[in-house]
Amino acid sequence: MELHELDNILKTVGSESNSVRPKTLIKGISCNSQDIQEGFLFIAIKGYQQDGHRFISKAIENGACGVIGEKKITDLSVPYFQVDNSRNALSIISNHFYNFPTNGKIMIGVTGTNGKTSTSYLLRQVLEGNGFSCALFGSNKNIINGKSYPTVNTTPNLLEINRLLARSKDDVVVIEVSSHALTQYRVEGICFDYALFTNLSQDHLDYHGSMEEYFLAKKKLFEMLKDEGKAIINTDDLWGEQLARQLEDENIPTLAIGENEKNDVKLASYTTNPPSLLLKENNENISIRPSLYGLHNMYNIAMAYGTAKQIGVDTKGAISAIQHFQGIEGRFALTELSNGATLVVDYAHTPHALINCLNTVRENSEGKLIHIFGFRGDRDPGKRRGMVSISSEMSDRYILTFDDLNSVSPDEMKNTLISYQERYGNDKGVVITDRTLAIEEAVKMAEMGDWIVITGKGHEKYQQHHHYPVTNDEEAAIYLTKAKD
Ligand SMILES: CC(=O)N[C@H]1[C@@H](OP(=O)(O)OP(=O)(O)OC[C@H]2O[C@@H](n3ccc(=O)[nH]c3=O)[C@H](O)[C@@H]2O)O[C@H](CO)[C@@H](O)[C@@H]1O[C@H](C)C(=O)N[C@@H](C)C(=O)N[C@H](CCC(=O)O)C(=O)O
Ligand SMILES: Nc1ncnc2c1ncn2[C@@H]1O[C@H](COP(=O)(O)OP(=O)(O)OP(=O)(O)O)[C@@H](O)[C@H]1O
Repeated sequence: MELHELDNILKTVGSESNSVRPKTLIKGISCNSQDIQEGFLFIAIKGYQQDGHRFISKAIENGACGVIGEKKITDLSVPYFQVDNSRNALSIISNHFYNFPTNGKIMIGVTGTNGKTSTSYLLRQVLEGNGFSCALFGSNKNIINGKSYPTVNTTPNLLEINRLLARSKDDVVVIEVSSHALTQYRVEGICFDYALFTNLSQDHLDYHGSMEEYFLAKKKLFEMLKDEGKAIINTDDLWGEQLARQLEDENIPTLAIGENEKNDVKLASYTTNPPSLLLKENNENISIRPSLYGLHNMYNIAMAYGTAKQIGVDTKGAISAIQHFQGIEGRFALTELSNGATLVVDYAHTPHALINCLNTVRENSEGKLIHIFGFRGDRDPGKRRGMVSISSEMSDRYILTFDDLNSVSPDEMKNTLISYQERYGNDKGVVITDRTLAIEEAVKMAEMGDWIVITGKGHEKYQQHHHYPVTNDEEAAIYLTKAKD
């Protein structure tokens, strides 16, 4: 792509430019001045922490052959294009630069507060097990051509997605689409074949302001469906039901998933321990014996099943792949500890996810439930009260501890934990700020048949330095149980 072509490309997003542009080949694109090399295009973004326009001179120093930004700038030594929205421009340009790598692939977006990762991995397993190769972009990692790449965000920006997809030979691409991504144009320009809605509950209100705004952000995904595209919606969720009604008014085809008879894929019954699920589709009974626990996972299975069937997987092939699915790192991951207790490490970090996680434990156990959790620094404080109330009600003992602190100081988070415990907790709970010491305490309390449930971080590595030399929750629990033996 050459610099002068940007005039045409950027017309769609509203642009002005200040100089004549030579036929310069663009060798790469970045919105980070530190990644700019000779012949790259720099896109300046006014971010949440920093203003990319401040780094324009650094980008030019590093070799930028042109710059895109939102501010009026007249005195640059390289061509400058002023656009209404740099994030949108980044997406549009990256599609052209990488020659529209989503073309010819079946594009699937999965959104919702909880269950994006679980549903996406289930769906990938069903597709891969039935002859489709499947790329995946999500919070754990990105996968193309069966190879994994690390990620920072749940949804990378389109430059990153396209960079990987340009090399992908996969038939299908599943993207976990966060509400942040939808408001930040990170998937702008993708035309989706299927858009999935798992559920909506309280999270990220520090960012979106209200549940209505959060819902409207999620709804954007369904505005990005192709004309012949289809929405796949959990209608048992109140927001999902509302979305399905709105899409019906807008004549957008929908596959409805839920317990009610009127759904296209009906969750007819579910039993625990061992888990079994009966789905009904077109009056056909579909009996599945998954290795996953919990009603929430039955919804994830139904969503993945319904989507795979739309793509052309047959019922038998879908059931078999679901039954072989062994779960995902850090999502209700079970370990039998040497003291006879069961450890659950789960990524639940919303009140809704906590209810599901603790309920699933209750359905499967009569022993004591000892719960360890904390609050992530800098993340939606509005959900903390609900999390403490749920744990104090549903567990036998709970320990409030540090999660990732991010920019919050240890003293500030300690005071926060103490104050939430005093205001919304009860005498089942204590505060032990060091996460490994909290796990040690839980191990001391636990007896044969009890369950230690550690939520919030899942498989993620600790950011904080803790008392014991371990890197994540599972390692900590195993290490401390052995130490006690
Ligand atoms: C608050 C937020 O959403 N931030 C996201 C946003 O960052 P930003 O553009 O505002 O970045 P910034 O740090 O202010 O910098 C502004 C610009 O200056 C540039 N810069 C900066 C320094 C420099 O030396 N040179 C330079 O050019 C930066 O490259 C950037 O382009 O855009 C970036 C690129 O897409 C994201 O990586 C980044 O996610 C951060 C890491 C983050 O933590 N985001 C969370 C809130 C988030 O998005 N979470 C959702 C999942 C939520 C969920 O469902 O659980 C997600 O999709 O990950
Ligand atoms: N369908 C669901 N409904 C409610 N809770 C769920 C559902 N699926 C999973 N959960 C809970 O939410 C946690 C996170 O699950 P998952 O990673 O699949 O969601 P996610 O939407 O990808 O979250 P994130 O974007 O934060 O990674 C799980 O560990 C589980 O406790």
